[in-house]
Formats: sequence, structure tokens, C-alpha cells
Amino acid sequence: MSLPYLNLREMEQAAAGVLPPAAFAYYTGGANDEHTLRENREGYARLKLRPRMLVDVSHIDTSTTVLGLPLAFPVGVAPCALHGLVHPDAEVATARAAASLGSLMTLSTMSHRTIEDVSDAAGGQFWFQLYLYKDREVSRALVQRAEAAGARALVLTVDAPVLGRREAIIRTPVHIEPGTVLPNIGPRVPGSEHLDDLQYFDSLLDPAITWNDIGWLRGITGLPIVLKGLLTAEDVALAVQHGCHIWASNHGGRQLDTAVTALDALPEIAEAANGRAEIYLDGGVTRGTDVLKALALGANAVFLARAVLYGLALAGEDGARHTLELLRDEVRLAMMLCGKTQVSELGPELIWR
Ligand SMILES: Cc1cc2nc3c(=O)[nH]c(=O)nc-3n(C[C@H](O)[C@H](O)[C@H](O)COP(=O)(O)O)c2cc1C
Ligand SMILES: CC(C)CC(=O)C(=O)O
Repeated sequence: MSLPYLNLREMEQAAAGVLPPAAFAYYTGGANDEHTLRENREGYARLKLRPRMLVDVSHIDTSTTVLGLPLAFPVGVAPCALHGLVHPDAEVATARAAASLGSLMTLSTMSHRTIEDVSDAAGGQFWFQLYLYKDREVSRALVQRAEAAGARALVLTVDAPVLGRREAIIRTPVHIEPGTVLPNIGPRVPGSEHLDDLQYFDSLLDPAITWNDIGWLRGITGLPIVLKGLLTAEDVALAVQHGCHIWASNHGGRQLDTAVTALDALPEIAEAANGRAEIYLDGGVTRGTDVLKALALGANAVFLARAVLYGLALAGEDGARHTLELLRDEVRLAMMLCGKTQVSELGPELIWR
């Protein structure tokens, strides 16, 4: 299907016209005054590129690998809850879109579709994002299912021991269709009727999660573990000590407002990791030049959340694919204009200081 949108911002604007109000509030919103949400985007515009000239750019290779998995271009899909709020095919559509382009799907714990269905749709090329429940046995079972279904890594989200204050969804709460059972959550426990759907999910999360739980997780899985939501050198040093990889993120400005952006934190993160772990990043990426900047400062790949959801809302699998295709083509063009022919050539000298 050919879609008319020229860039991710146009898709966002178009999606705003079709999203039901609760999904709009949930997808677009950030925490508190949304300073971090805005800064995630604005930070990219402030960083200036130092392009090199008179380089033969007639052949460009955008491919890379993450944890040994080949990617056609250095962009994956970040975990997002509840794709089914905007499209009946939900995470299966997103996973198909990502797989069709050689990208990578990260499946959220809070999905509408099962891990097994998404694995099939992704051709086995997917990561599973884990929220640690108070009930560790439920988490253990999820990890085992993800591993059995062929997940290539576990992404443990560590910046949400409790959900941030997102005022848009306090006003317009998300409602999951009555009768829908989210496969990784199961039926509601009696006595939780006073909580809306997200508050209920929040009540399952364990605010007591610590570094000791990384040892527990390591003990129950042989999969690589990626910690999502790290923003400081101190935590990166601990992550490396625990044998984990690093996903720099402030959760799309949805958790701690005024937290540093992943882009600003990236230099200290890369320095602390010192090549001992892979580094991924998300937050506010909407242009190919954003991807180049993140890679130049030390990320191995970047991930997109909202932009993919907007594509899904507009046109299901085709829409999610359109989002990823636009960015893939922009990455290629930006590399040509920077005089870079391979992803491995993107280093700090690309950034003007
Ligand atoms: C609607 C929505 C749902 C999300 N759900 C999850 C989730 O289930 N697990 C998680 O680790 N992060 C979740 N995130 C955070 C994203 O993975 C990502 O960190 C963040 O949105 C930044 O990317 P973006 O600026 O491209 O949206 C969610 C974000 C959005 C917008
Ligand atoms: C179900 C939520 C905890 C998912 C999430 O991470 C988010 O909404 O940002």
C-alpha cells in the first residue's frame, strides 16, 4: 500500500486525527509538565553534524548487528504496551512489518497478542521486554515462554518500579475492551475493581526490584539481558558488572520528568561501558539524522516507539512498515550526505562541538 506521508511528523499529525481519545492520551503523553518528552526531540536538533566531502558514496551499507542478530538498518521497534488499542492485528502486525524490512521487534509484557503469535509473525527475530511482577513465579513463567518461543534477548525495564504521573491518562483513562484477556497478565484478581486498567497493571509491578533481581533473572534464563532505562555512568558500571547490555532511555518522558535525555547521557554511558556491553537508545527519534547522531555518540542501534504506533494506527502492518521505511531511507541519505558508507564509520568526529 502506498501511503502519502513524507515523514514521521506527518504521520504523527495524521494519527492524531484517527486515534480514539484514550489511545491518543496514552500514546502521546508524558509525565508531569512533559519537559523531558519535549527535550527528547529538541536535543537532536541542537546537535550539529560535521559531514565529510569527496567520499565515494555510490554504495551505502546500512546494515549492522545487535547481539549477533543481523539488522538491515540500525533501527528496531521499542516495546509498547497495548497495540490492540488501535488495530485488531496489534503486535502481530507490527512484528510482521519489522520482519519484512529486516528490523527487530521488541514485544512488551503488556501486549494484546501472545508471545508465540508474535514470534511467528517476527520469523523468530524478536526480543521480549519484561516487567518484573511482585509474583516472581508469574515472571518466571513468562521468561520461560519467551525463551521457548525463540526470543533472542530479554529486555528488563528498570525505570518503572512504579508508573510516572501521566496527567493526560488520569483525565482520559485507557479502557481495555471488556472480555479481552491480556495474555501475559491474565484475568484480574478480585478486589481490584476500583483500579483502571493501567493502575491495575501498575499494582502488579514490584517497586522493590534491585540489582539482586538481575542475579535471579540470570539464574532462570540463558538469554542475553538488556537493562532498559539506564541514564548514568554509575548504573552502566553496575550493569556491566552484572553482564548486562544497556538500553539508554527515559521511557519517552513518561516516567521522571526533567530526567536527562538518553542522547545527552550517551557520552557518559559509552565511556562507562567502554566497549564491554552493547548500547541501544530510544526517545524522540524521528529523522535519519537523529539515528546517525545516536550511533556517532556510541549507540549500536536505536529504537522507535510512538512513531511505529502511529503507523499502526493509520494503516496496520503497512503503516508500521511505512514508518520504518521512511526512517531507513533517511538513514541511507544522511549517511551519503555525511560521507559515510558503513555504520561502523559513524563515530564522535561526526558531531560538532
Ligand atoms: C504507548 C506507549 C507504551 C509503552 N509501553 C512500554 C512497555 O510496555 N514497556 C517498556 O519498557 N516501555 C514502554 N514504553 C516506552 C518505549 O519503549 C520507549 O522507551 C519510549 O516511548 C521512547 O520512545 P519514543 O520517543 O520513540 O516513543 C511505551 C511507550 C509508549 C509511548
Ligand atoms: C503498561 C505500561 C506500564 C506500559 C508502559 O511502559 C508505558 O505506558 O509507558
